[in-house]
Amino acid sequence: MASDSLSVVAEDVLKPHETRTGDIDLASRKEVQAALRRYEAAEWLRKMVGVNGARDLPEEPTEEEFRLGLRNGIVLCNALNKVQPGAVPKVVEAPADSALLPDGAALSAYQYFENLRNFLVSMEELGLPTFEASDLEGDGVSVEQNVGVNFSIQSTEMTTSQSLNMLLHAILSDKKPEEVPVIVESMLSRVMQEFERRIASQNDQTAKTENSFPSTKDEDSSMSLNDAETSKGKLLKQHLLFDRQKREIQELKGALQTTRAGMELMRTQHAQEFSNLGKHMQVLAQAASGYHKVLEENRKLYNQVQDLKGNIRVYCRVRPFLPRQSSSMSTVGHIDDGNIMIITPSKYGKGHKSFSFNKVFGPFATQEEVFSDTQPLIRSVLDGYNVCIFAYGQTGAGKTYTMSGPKELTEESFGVNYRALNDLFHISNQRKETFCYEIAVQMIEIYNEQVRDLLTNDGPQKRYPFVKILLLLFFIPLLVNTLDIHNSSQKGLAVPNANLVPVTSTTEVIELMNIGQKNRAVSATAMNDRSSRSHSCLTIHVQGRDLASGAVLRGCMHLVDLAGSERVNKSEAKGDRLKEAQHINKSLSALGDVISALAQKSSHIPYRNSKLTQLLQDSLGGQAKTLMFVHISPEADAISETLSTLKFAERVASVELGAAQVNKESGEVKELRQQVASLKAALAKKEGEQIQSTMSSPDIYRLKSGATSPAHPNQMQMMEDFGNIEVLSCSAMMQERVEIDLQDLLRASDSSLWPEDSLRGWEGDNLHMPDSFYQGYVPDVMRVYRDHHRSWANSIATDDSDDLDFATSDSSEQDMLSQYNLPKSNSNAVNGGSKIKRPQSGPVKSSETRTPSRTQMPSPSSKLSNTPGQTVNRSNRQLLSGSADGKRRPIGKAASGK
Ligand SMILES: Nc1ncnc2c1ncn2[C@@H]1O[C@H](COP(=O)(O)OP(=O)(O)OP(=O)(O)O)[C@@H](O)[C@H]1O
Repeated sequence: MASDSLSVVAEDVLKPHETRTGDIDLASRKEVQAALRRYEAAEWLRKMVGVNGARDLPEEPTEEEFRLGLRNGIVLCNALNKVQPGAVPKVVEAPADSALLPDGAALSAYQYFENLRNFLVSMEELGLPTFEASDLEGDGVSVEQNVGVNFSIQSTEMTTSQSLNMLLHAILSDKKPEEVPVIVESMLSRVMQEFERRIASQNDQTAKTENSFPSTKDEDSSMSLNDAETSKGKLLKQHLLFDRQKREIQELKGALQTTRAGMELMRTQHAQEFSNLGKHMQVLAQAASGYHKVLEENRKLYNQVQDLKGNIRVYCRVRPFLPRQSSSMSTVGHIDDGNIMIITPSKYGKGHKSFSFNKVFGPFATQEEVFSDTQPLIRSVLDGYNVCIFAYGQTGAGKTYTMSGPKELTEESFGVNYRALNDLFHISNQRKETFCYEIAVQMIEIYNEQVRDLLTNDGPQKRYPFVKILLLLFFIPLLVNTLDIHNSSQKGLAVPNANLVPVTSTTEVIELMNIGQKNRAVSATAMNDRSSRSHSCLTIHVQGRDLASGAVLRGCMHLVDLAGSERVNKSEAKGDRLKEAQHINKSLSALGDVISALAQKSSHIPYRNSKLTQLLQDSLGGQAKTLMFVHISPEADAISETLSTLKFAERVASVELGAAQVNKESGEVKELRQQVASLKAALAKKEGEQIQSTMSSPDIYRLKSGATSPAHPNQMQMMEDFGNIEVLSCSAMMQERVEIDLQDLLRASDSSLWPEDSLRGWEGDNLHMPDSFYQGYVPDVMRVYRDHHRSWANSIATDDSDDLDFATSDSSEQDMLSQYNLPKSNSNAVNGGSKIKRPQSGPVKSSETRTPSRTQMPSPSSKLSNTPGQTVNRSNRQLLSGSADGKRRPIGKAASGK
């Protein structure tokens, strides 16, 4: 940098010199130039060091002194000191008389180099752009040459600038020695000018810096260092920040890409899910449309499973020891799900006996646990099946506890009855979108072989003659209703003519059952403080209408709490208690006979031997799903009863029944039936008119050809069911005839003219009127009806049991009949047929199991219209009750509202 400046200066110095030499004589021109430069340099130096040609001041050097001072470097040092006072601390001054000294030349050279060196060092210290001594070497050399002093400065700091050196050499090479000082002077003069300019500009810079940072010099430098560091740090930080941000941007870009890809994936997945959802929706829509089908299927399957389990299921329950017996030893050795092992005394054979049932509940089983296994049956009722649950066992073994609960009822101790109804309401409510259910209950007891309505608190009816008149008044509807037997959904399960109360909630049912329990015959015996002296039966009628198809399902459930068998010597029964016990035992023995016959697949099943077996006929005969709770007491002194009870229960468990039948009537069939009925009713009316005017009683046979039509829709129903137009025709006409002869019948209502036998056979079956009744009091038309009716009734009964005439039944049955005043002659054709088949031609056979006991019971649908307040028809109850003296009364059908 310095060398460049110097070379420029040198060139500038030389330029005018060279131009002039181009025109004129080089020598003279050089001389002129040298003189000029000398003059200019002298001027400048003079200005710098204050040389005045006139020598105004004594200290100002003269021209000669100046020239000398320039030569020995004093001028340069002084010039620098002038710019920066004290910058060159040491200046080697020439002695005043040096010019006179013989070694003046040597001293001048020494001075020159010494001062020049000091000058350069100071320049460097000041931080000014410097040139090195060697830059002026030419001058030195020339001076040396000029003065004859061979002196060179060898210094590491003063290295030769090759270019400047060369330049100087080039400049000075053609110069005469005497010209060199002039050139040097000129050059130095330019150099000094350059110094001056630079120093000035540097001063300006410094001043500016000082102004902007008013601080000390040291502070400035440290600050500038700090600033530099700070800015460097800042720069570094910015760099790092930038790098980081760059990285972050990259990462963000990556994340964005990933998110985009994720979004894309999600969009695809969503699209997929939407399409899947759409498909699912379609499937659901299809499923919804087929909901009814599925429901139907489900019901079928469910009931098939139930059927597979067997229709009579037997559950055994062991009563715990009562508080007063807590120290006793239990006869129950071991219970394992469906097995129970009884520890037996030696007189009963080996040390223990085992029995198997569908389930065995130990003494600590809760009411809820016991009920849980019966729940499926409750559902079946709502599906249109008939169900019977009955409790059997020795007195005091816990039957009432299981069915109703203890005396002090709590929600936990509610028995099967309450829970079953509660479940019924619950399930019907669950199905309310698809089915509309109506539920009604009846509660009766069989006390001393009389049927009593427990919901009315009326005891056995007194026997008054007008009962018979009322009976006759009901005769016509009974006959008509008889024809509806086989259309009935209840098929013998319904309780005869008891008060049927519609219910809509469990609370209502609880109230009713409490009334029923209060009315039930209960007495204290030695075996039980509150021994039930009757068989009680709570019957629940359910009618469900399928809201979509209009089909009607009718189900019915008997919940029977039997009176307990007892050994009269143990129960110490006397008087009324004894009589009750005898009735109880007899009816239970009749039940045992029926079970035995069923278990042996006997052709004859003696249902008619007791009211109880008549009631349970269809529950035991295959029309219903039946569950028996068999109860045993754990006490040792009850071991004999326990063993006989368990044996009986095993027999019951072995009874195989056919599949239960669903009671369903489709809406379409119902509609068609009504249409046919109304058409035929119109026809019958027309024909009836003709017949009335022309017919005499023997002519009735002409009607067998089917020329007439029934007058009542129920007759039409029967016709639909059995296709027997002859019977229908007869019945229509018979009805009219009966009306005509009603006066005669009323005349015959005197009790003396009303033989007991004429009423026999009415219990449980209105179809089978005794011959004496027909012969004595009913006109010919009635006999005709009877004959036809029997023929029809026989033709529809095809059970195996039907094949055997009641007259051939065994002796025990005979005994039973005589005991219950049941004339053998009348018993033919009297019994509920458990299976209904289409009419068949062929020989007439009578059977106990022929007539469905539907005749004893109005259809639930007709009864459901009753309001709870007007639930009892006294006349009807008279019909259902037997007499206190054990003589039989007709059990007709209560007014059904038809
Ligand atoms: N599982 C049981 N847990 C607690 N106590 C019970 C249980 N079973 C029955 N009992 C009690 O035993 C006694 C007799 O029960 P319960 O009256 O139900 O017998 P029962 O078989 O109906 O008798 P009966 O045939 O004489 O009417 C009652 O005090 C009853 O509370």
